[in-house]
Amino acid sequence: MEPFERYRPIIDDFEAFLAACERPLGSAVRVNTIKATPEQAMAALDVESVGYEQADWDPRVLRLETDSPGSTWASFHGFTHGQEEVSVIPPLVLDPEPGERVWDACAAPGSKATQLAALIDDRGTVVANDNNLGRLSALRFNAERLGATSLAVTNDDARNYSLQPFDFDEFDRALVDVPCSCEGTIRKNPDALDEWSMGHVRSIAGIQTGILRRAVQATRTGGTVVYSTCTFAPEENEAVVDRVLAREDCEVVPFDLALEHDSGLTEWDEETYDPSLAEAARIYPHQNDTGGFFVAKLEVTG
Ligand SMILES: C[S@@+](CC[C@H](N)C(=O)[O-])C[C@H]1O[C@@H](n2cnc3c(N)ncnc32)[C@H](O)[C@@H]1O
Repeated sequence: MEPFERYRPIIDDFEAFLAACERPLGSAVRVNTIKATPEQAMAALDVESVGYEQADWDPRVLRLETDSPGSTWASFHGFTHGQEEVSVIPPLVLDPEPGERVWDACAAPGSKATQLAALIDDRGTVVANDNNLGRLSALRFNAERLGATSLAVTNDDARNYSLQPFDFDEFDRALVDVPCSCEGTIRKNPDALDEWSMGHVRSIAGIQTGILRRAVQATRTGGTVVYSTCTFAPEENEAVVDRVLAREDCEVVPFDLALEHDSGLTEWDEETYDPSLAEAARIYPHQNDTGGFFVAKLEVTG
């Protein structure tokens, strides 16, 4: 937990934060509305005698009383998808509509890409890209199991992504769920911090900036881009968005979030960020008994 000490000044109840980080995370699933309603998914779990509790902030999120949410009949048949509760948030903030073209820049293994397909009622196009071919196999498997037919899969570095193969040259929306130092996954993966170093945080921030810049460029004027990480490091969160605001035509916009959260930071380590970064959300494990996440919503202005 040593890397977390530097967050003491920015987290209100820091001891509760540390204690939550040490507790294992319970299982959660997202109901795949392409194949089932929440009621149908719950009925399937009832048949198998798998206990669950519906999240109070979204009826499509179920907290499960099993350590293997992927081994249920409901999961095999694509009624549910094992997905961490906070990981459901970025696609909801992106809020795509049926018929739209949506880019998922870093999509594997496809939890959010298949959620995006469900949010557009599987009508439109979700281009699910990842630079890791092996992880794309898992995405393809998930897309098939969940019946997401609106997905197109590409295998490129998102930083210099080309839309040339498509018959359109801009997306309506883009999700930028970047690789990160994964600090917020410590409850699911106690080894998450083993490889942590400030050098890694700084180098991955460069990759994140490149991917977010490309997403803004590839999205139409008036379109929406959501940037998310599962880490607390401001260098990978507010600092990345701040750098992109200075270089690309976009602005941070507010969004509603029913879960308890903190505002984004506007200063850190002697740096100041654009005041609009306060509209971003930092979700800490002790606030809702979940993992950690950072989410910012951008509107493309030119
Ligand atoms: C946080 S994970 C994405 C999780 C995914 N959005 C989901 O919900 O299932 C980050 C992904 O970014 C991919 N990645 C890393 N560098 C990339 C790059 N330069 N371009 C595209 N994808 C990249 C990794 O292979 C990894 O699958």
